[in-house]
Amino acid sequence: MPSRKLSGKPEELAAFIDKFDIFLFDCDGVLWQGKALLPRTVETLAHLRNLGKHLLFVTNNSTKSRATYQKTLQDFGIPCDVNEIFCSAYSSAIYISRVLQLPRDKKVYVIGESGIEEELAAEGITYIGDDGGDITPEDYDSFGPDEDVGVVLCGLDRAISYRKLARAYQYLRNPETVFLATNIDSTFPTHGKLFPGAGAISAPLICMTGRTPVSLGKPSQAMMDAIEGVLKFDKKRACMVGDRLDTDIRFGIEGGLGGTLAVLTGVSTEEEILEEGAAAVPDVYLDRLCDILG
Ligand SMILES: O=C(O)[C@H](O)[C@H](O)COP(=O)(O)O
Ligand SMILES: [Mg+2]
Repeated sequence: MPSRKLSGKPEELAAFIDKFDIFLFDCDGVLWQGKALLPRTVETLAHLRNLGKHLLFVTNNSTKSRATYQKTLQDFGIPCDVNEIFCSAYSSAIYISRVLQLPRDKKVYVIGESGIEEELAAEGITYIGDDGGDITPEDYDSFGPDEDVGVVLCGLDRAISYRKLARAYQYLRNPETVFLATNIDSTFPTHGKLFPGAGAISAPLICMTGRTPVSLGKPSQAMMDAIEGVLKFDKKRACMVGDRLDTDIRFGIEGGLGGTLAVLTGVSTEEEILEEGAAAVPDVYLDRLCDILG
């Protein structure tokens, strides 16, 4: 069934909204781009809350923790509870502690930012990183496999370096060391353009090792497991709202949600939504989230 653009008719928009009790919102490219809110985001979310709808924020961006996202949302004028927020740093920490059950004497080598470190710490997981400085002659001698490193976890790292990758590669030469990615989005939408995404950070490690990481962000249902570990909801009365077909919309479809809504303010384009063989086909789409206000 091809996707269709929701019309601006108030009755059609109201009928669409009435089909759901809960909306799962992707963040980058839906609510904001970088530090800039997209038009009427606050008004749109307030409108849905006033209609009694529950809102969840479900982001693949691992640079911030849930707590930091809560402050970000509140600073944007979007009141929320931390238990309404799910990020790939959180789904990764939950996976490592409760699914993988990494022994407490093992540690995680992190390529990424503070969001990952904070969520690992919250789950009591020991981690190490790398300051990202220039690789030194001593490094060439000292870097090597380390049996205490049970996991290499890679996410968006805007200070990536040769040294960080070199260290991760040495750890991953041990086949016992688990290779995880918070998410593998190829690009990151910000400032109206696309920049390297988390997938571009883990790609060199895939190239070097020939290993593919288990990704814990959308479309992986590890993110849905993390959500359902916090709250149960009627999936058939839930709608996923996203800007990326291969993450958000696929996540909603494969998660068995009642509906999917794509918006064109992030990564995916109208052409990609309508083309044969689209990565995933949203039920409906809009130019901007706020167009749901009519
Ligand atoms: O590269 C990334 O990590 C992603 O582009 C980014 O974080 C996506 O975040 P989301 O759209 O899921 O909020
Ligand atoms: Mg997005």
